[in-house]
Amino acid sequence: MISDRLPAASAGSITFRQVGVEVPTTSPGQEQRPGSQPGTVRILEGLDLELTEARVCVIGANGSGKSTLIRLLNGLVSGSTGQVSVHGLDPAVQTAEVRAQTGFVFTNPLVQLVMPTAGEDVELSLRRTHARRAQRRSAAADLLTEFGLGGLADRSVYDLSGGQRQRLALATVLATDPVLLVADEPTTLLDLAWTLDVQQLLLSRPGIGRCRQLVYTTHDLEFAALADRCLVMDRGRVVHDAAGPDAVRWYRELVHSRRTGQD
Ligand SMILES: Nc1ncnc2c1ncn2[C@@H]1O[C@H](COP(=O)(O)OP(=O)(O)OP(=O)(O)O)[C@@H](O)[C@H]1O
Repeated sequence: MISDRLPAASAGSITFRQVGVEVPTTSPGQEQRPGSQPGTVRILEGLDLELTEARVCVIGANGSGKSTLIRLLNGLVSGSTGQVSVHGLDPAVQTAEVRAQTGFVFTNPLVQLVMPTAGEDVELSLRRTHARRAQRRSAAADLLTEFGLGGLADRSVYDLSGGQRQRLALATVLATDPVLLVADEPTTLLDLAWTLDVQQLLLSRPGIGRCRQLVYTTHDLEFAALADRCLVMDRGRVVHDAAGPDAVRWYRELVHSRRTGQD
């Protein structure tokens, strides 16, 4: 198993050392932040963190850098400066190893649903843990039922509702039994009942199977408040770092003070 090869000292630890991300400027009017090289825009800077908590949340305004930060965790984005370590591995260099143990749930489920039908998508994810096709089919049916998708195994992913697709995307990622689960706004398309169910399911995940850590972004501040640790992002920086309830309170005050012109 991949987790057996992880260095014990760094198990369950994510570190960012002076990480910054710069991307080429795409339009003449794009905001040039102080310190950016000409022709580039800095979208993350000065990340210096050690994340050992089981449930870590990232909150902040649209465009503050949340998705970019979590994309560093599976090599979808690489730092222009500094170093990222995910459970002892460098995602920019050991990308395949990191992805083999990291489940990434995208905000847009269609980005990750690749098979023609819902059932086939879950079965594809079950290949690592279930060698035989019949086993995969049976496990996929169970998983679909758990996510309220029983009876939809033969349905095209394009003929599912937004919420059904989001639940399917989550089921396919959990089927891989990841060591690290990273989720980018995993409940945005869900109704209230499913939002609560999925929150509970995600938050209980560390400790189940191989999963050691959950890192998620959200605009749902009740969900954020449930995290062991919550980072508040603003303009590419972590501006507050605390337990969930404290971070949420701080963020509400920041937004309120900006709206009333006190900041
Ligand atoms: N490849 C890229 N090229 C240029 N700009 C980018 C690129 N990727 C992200 N950005 C910019 O970086 C900033 C941070 O984007 P990011 O998606 O991380 O924000 P976010 O906090 O997740 O926002 P949201 O809450 O809207 O999802 C935004 O201004 C975005 O336009």
